[in-house]
Amino acid sequence: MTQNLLKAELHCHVEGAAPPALTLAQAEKYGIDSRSFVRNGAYVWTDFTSFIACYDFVASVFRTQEDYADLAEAYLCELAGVNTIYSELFVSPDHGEAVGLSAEAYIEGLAEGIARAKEKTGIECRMVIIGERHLGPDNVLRRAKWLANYSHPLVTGFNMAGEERMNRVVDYAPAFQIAKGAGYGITIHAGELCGAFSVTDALDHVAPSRIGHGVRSIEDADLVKRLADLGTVLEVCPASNIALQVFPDHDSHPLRQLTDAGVRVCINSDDPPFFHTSLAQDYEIVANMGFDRSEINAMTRTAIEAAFVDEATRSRLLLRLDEPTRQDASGDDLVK
Ligand SMILES: Nc1ncnc2[nH]cnc12
Ligand SMILES: [Zn+2]
Repeated sequence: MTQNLLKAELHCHVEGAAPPALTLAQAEKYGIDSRSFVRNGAYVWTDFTSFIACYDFVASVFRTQEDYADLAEAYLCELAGVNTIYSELFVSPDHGEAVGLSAEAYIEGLAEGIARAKEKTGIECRMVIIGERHLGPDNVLRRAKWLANYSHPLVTGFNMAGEERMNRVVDYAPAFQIAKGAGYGITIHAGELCGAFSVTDALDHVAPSRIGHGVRSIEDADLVKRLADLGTVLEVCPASNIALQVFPDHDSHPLRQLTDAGVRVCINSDDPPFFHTSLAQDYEIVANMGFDRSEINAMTRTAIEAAFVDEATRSRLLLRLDEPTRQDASGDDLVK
């Protein structure tokens, strides 16, 4: 039902988009033993802690600018192949630095891949810098200070991911203040591993325009109303939420309750091969939850409205969403 819809994604971690086959090829190239983390063509993890360990391993087999260029190009071309017109990639220079790649080289490599994908498919992409929460407040602050002194036209936002159960949001507030003061769009992972209080913390201490996941806001009716009143956009990642057991199954996922309460949401894949999903699959999951095409198109529109892009680019992307419906040879709608 959603195959032909235009799509947009605001929440995908670039290393988390590496397919196991690519990780294996990279590991072999560098003589790295991958057997603890890739088995039978799938990533090996059982809970959030082992997921992060596996993620870090995957990141460690991308070692050069060219490796990162190829990774970004491959993922964006895949997205464009399912009618995605806009992507925001979460990128963590800490992972580059862990293998000896400077933050600047890491970004330049990704930017090269983004440029190649745009040239081939027209897909628009921006990068959001991640501070890793489990590396501690000092490290996230260091990353924000680096960002405030850095400038790249494709780097437009700041975010914090990682182990949400470590520390409280207020401990990281100075980092967000710096990134916000430097003009970056702000989003933050909250309400995924921790309950509604973590989203309240985020609103109180960071006041982001978007929240990564945020789905456990459903535990607090006042908070849900606050999100709706503020217009804060939740970057919802349905397959990720089920895989990480935030909710036991799709039926218990609160997406419908959130939208019924007026909360703005968009659809995302987070770390697709880790969760045996893809952006196309997450769109299908949302359709299977009972959302119709116009509701799903509204979520795509919300993504573009909340994207960290300049206004000219946003207007152009919104115009594409508004183009009259085109049809393919079988008479099926091609874009809406
Ligand atoms: N789903 C997720 N939550 C927190 N940190 C992450 N890093 C990569 N994926 C993540
Ligand atoms: Zn995420």
